[in-house]
Amino acid sequence: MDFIPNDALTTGWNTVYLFTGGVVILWALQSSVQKLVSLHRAFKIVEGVPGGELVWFHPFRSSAPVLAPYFPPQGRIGNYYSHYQAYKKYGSTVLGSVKFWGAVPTFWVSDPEGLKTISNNRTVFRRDVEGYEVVSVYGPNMVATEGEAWKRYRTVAKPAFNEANNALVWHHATRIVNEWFEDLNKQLRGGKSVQVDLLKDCTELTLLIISSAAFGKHNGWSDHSGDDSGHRLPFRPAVTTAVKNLVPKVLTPNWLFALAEYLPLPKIIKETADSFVFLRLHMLDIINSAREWVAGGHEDNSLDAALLQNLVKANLAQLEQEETKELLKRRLTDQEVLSNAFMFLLAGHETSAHSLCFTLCLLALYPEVQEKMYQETKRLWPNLSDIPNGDTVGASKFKDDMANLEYVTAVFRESLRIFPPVPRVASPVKTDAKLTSRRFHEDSRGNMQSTTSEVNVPAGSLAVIDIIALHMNPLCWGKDAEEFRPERFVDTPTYTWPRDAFLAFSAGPRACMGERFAYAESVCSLAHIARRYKLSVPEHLVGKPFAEQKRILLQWAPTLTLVPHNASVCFSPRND
Ligand code: HEM
Repeated sequence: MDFIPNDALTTGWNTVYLFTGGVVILWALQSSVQKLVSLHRAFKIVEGVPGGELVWFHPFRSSAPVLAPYFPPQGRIGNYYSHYQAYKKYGSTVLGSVKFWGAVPTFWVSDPEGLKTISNNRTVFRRDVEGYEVVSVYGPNMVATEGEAWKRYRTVAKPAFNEANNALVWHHATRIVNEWFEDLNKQLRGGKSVQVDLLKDCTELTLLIISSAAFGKHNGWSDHSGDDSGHRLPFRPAVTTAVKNLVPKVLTPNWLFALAEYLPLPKIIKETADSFVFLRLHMLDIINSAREWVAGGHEDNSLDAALLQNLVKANLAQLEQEETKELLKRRLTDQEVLSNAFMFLLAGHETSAHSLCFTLCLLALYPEVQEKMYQETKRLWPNLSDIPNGDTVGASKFKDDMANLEYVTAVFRESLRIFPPVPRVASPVKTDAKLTSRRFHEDSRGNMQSTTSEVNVPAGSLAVIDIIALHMNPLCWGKDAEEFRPERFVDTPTYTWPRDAFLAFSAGPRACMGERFAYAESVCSLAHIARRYKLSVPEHLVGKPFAEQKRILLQWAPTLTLVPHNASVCFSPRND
């Protein structure tokens, strides 16, 4: 028997539907109005600054690099591949825009003066810590923190980046690059040339260098004996797979990884879960051996693994030890040691590997540059027997050789200018500030004319350090800024290259800690390659027009850093 008549029930439900619908519509209306008001306010703030476009995504968080090949379109503010195009379109070195999510006024900066202000005032222009969640999978670390924690990490690690350690980096680079050559020579087809997958080999090269120089893990090129340590996934594949899958790691919820064992989930989920589990175990093994080593009192007279030693010493500081009072102020927890070690392993090999890939592709495309490099290295090592290998190189050689490799260094810098591994960095603005900007145009004779002005950047907005655009700024680099021309990095009596317009390693207190490390390993490796081999484009590109070869060989996409996509070249040994 019905206690409530059907009609009454229907009317009741209709009322509920109507009420809910009304609430939803009101909520949507209120949100839209709020959004419009906040966007309007944000556009008011950037009013008067050239640009004024709406940017949909945060320019630095994981969604921006993932969508980069498709969105925003070429020429619009925020497009990764447009280099300087948007600045040219609006005739200004600083552009204003509004980020849709959060309605944040966003200032894009490619002005050397404006960028100097940002780099030198890091209490105003902060680090976008959340943007670095990708490197924080094991916890807080130097790249992804601010304030006291950052200072503590930096103080602990810095002494390991002195010139004596860079000499050690040079030594290990010499050893490992020579071992790589032995392997390449075995693969020579008909004794003539071998096609090299650069992304694979350069990643291996720089990973071995940082593992040796910073962590004391001395694996040889073909020696995988230290790799396994009894874990199912060996060290090198664990590192390379984890690095390759950093973005999926951050975008996938942890509970899904936990189910990877039991459910038929896509391969990438399982692969990612495994690589991070095993990488953690390998890192803990390395840290534990260092703990035993340091606790055994071995650390003082050894440069080897200085970075790891410093991290571990700061972790072992005990309250009762009088002499470690200073150390106590910089004490690191177990998690901080692990997370910083992982960050150094990552920051210390991926960037260098990718920049080596781009440099070697450029050399294959520009034989005249290669020839100049060869001549410079031949002056340093006239005969093949003069070229150092891992046994013969002395630490003292680092400074002398580096000083004599001016052109090789210029080639490396020019490659970093065109393909900066870290193309842009976002910086939240804490207090009101002003940035120098330049408006420019080309006069009737084709000369650049510019005037300086100031842009107000209020607290709560976002400043983008647009490194890839700065590097293409014609006001600093000339009209041929898009050309590959290493000579622009060679000082002459009448020309000094514009230091402020080169930010591949950033600048100021938060500049790259491994800059000299990167120069030592890269210049050393490039000099050895140029002295021993002639590089040419891979077989499938032979005979194609130069522009086509260039387009294919130099293709890239942004993820954590710029990743080369088709980097492979042919190596042919030189006999003189
Ligand atoms: C070609 C190679 C490299 C390039 C282009 C490069 C570039 C950069 C850039 C642009 C930053 C600043 C990021 C930001 O402001 O958000 C940075 C930070 C950093 N880099 Fe590098 N890097 C390279 C190699 C290395 C190496 C070899 C190491 C260590 C062995 C290293 C360790 C670091 C660290 C620890 C930071 C954080 C510094 C801080 O926040 O105080 N980098 N790097």
